[in-house]
Amino acid sequence: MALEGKVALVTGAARGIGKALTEILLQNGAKVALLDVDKNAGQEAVSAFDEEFGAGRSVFCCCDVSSEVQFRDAFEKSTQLFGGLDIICNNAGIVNESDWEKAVAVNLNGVIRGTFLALELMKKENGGRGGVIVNIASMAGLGPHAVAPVYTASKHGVVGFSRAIAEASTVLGYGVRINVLCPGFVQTTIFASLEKDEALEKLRNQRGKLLESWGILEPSDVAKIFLRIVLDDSSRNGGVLVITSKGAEYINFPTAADVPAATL
Ligand SMILES: NC(=O)C1=CN([C@@H]2O[C@H](COP(=O)(O)OP(=O)(O)OC[C@H]3O[C@@H](n4cnc5c(N)ncnc54)[C@H](O)[C@@H]3O)[C@@H](O)[C@H]2O)C=CC1
Ligand SMILES: CC/C=C\C[C@H](O)[C@H](O)/C=C/C=C/C=C\C=C\C(=O)C/C=C\CCC(=O)O
Repeated sequence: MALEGKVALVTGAARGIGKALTEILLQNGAKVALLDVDKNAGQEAVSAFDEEFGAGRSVFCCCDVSSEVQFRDAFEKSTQLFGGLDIICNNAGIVNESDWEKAVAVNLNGVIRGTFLALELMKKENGGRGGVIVNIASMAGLGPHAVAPVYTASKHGVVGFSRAIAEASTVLGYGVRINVLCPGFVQTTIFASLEKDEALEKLRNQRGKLLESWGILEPSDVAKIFLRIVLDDSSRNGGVLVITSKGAEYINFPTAADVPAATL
């Protein structure tokens, strides 16, 4: 199996996209630590995975990624249990435009924290064995999503941070590849979270047009692209992929060479 003997850690793994990422990792032979703030859902997910893949292939650690203490503790517990770490997916995320500081704490700070914890363990200069970090942003990490401006900011932060730390990893020889996935709409509970939001009423049409052009994905669609990226060592470090119902492709960003010479 492609990931036989590999150890992975997925945040927000109890449901939705994170659960689908965990499932495809298990299907391909990896051992997976599931981290999630929802204890019941996390324990149910591991029980189901034990049934399907055999006991001992997955473990649940209750953890709020916005807490340094909880994340570090869950990280240490799971990597000690399985012996090291090869793959991490910082997936946990929320939409909360009213408690926007919480949204930033989870969506951006949580991803930064997970990336730094992984690099501490994985990077070659620390005696690590290298590995792959996949951070989950969103199409809202590439352009403004008017119904969710704070969510947009947090996801733009994930893209920018991931691209910068990937460049550092290349220059400093960490031996760690960092990629970003930017899905469009995916049928999960987060997608439903704004349906009842009165703020959306006035912007529903705009959101509807996006839905129309991009379609709506299933979590398993994102998982298939995720697996391809994890397995493809030729994937560009810092590569950012857009995923919609029409397919997936790398986004090309402007470079220093694109900056016009001062003409004003
Ligand atoms: N569903 C969609 O349309 C899209 C989702 N995304 C992103 O994909 C990721 C996963 O989202 P979904 O699976 O759709 O959402 P979901 O709501 O179905 O699952 C998110 C999981 O993260 C967990 N979680 C929430 N806060 C947490 C915290 N502080 N610490 C640890 N776990 C926490 C939840 O308990 C839940 O199990 C998020 O980062 C989201 O922003 C990106 C593009 C589109
Ligand atoms: C290469 C594409 C560049 C930019 C995209 C567009 O220009 C535009 O800016 C749109 C961005 C919109 C993103 C849309 C959906 C994102 C959804 C999620 O990440 C999570 C699901 C729901 C969030 C809120 C909601 O329910 O809409």
